[in-house]
Amino acid sequence: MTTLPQISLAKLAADATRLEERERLRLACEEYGFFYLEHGIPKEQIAEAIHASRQFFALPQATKERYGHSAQDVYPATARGYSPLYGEVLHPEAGPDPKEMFDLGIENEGDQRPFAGCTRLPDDAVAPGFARSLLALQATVVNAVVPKLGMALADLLEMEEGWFRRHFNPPTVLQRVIRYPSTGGTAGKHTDNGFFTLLLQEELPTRSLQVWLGGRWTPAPSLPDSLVVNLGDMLQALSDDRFKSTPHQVVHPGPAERISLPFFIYPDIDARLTSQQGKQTFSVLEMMLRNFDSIWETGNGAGRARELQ
Ligand SMILES: O=C(O)CCC(=O)C(=O)O
Ligand SMILES: [Fe+2]
Repeated sequence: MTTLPQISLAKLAADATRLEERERLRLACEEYGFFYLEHGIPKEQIAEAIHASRQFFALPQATKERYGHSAQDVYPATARGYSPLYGEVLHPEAGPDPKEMFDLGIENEGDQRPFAGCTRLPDDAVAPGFARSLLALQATVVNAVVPKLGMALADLLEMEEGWFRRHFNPPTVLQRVIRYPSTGGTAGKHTDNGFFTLLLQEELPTRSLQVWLGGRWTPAPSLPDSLVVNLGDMLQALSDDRFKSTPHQVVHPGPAERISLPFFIYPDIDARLTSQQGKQTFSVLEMMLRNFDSIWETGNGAGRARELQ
């Protein structure tokens, strides 16, 4: 069982249920910063992406490292490609986490801006179905989930008409595949830095993802047909701190490995945004670069990790 709120994307989008579901969403954002979202994504599409990811991670280490950060053309290179175990620091005291990862983005060759452009991805001969299934899932998430949820949030914040379309055209997407090994894996306590994160996780009996609520850890296990949404620091800032970007961590005990598929959703990389009451203004690019520097260069962790014990 979980105590996190459950929101329906279909209800958020339908005329008859929109207002009521939006009020439930407001409460979830103000009191939890974490909730389940019934999504309507076909089960097979998720299962295929998880299966292909598992096969990729089972490849020899040397093969995976051909797609590492140093092989990537995107700026910053740490935003794309393969990262081995103990590559990332989410909390400075916890240090590098035992988990391995692969990062993709919106694969648009013509887009040369930071956090954009093409990832060097393994082809089908190396990792059958890996690129195809992950990019198909990304298309579904970006087209069928992000706009409905994003527009509902913009309405709740009483942003001006067209605010979401203007600043998420396109969104900046960091799509990640994570493998927590069967011997145990972690993601240190942190907040996410973006607008919101959509997390698909394998259905396992373990309660590996944990949310820091009311001074204790609340588990956020996988629920059928639902993804976990958590709000990021940018959305907290845009709401003048009414909506919560809530700390969380992963403590995966094994004995099976665990695959999770987070999508970190940010506004357009060129956006400069002002909060609802005009108290906070920030550049999306500057905030993302600061976060990447903290994770990958200085080892100070992700989001507001340094403020967390
Ligand atoms: O793997 C998970 O369940 C969550 C990972 C996470 O919080 C993150 O990568 O920001
Ligand atoms: Fe996170």
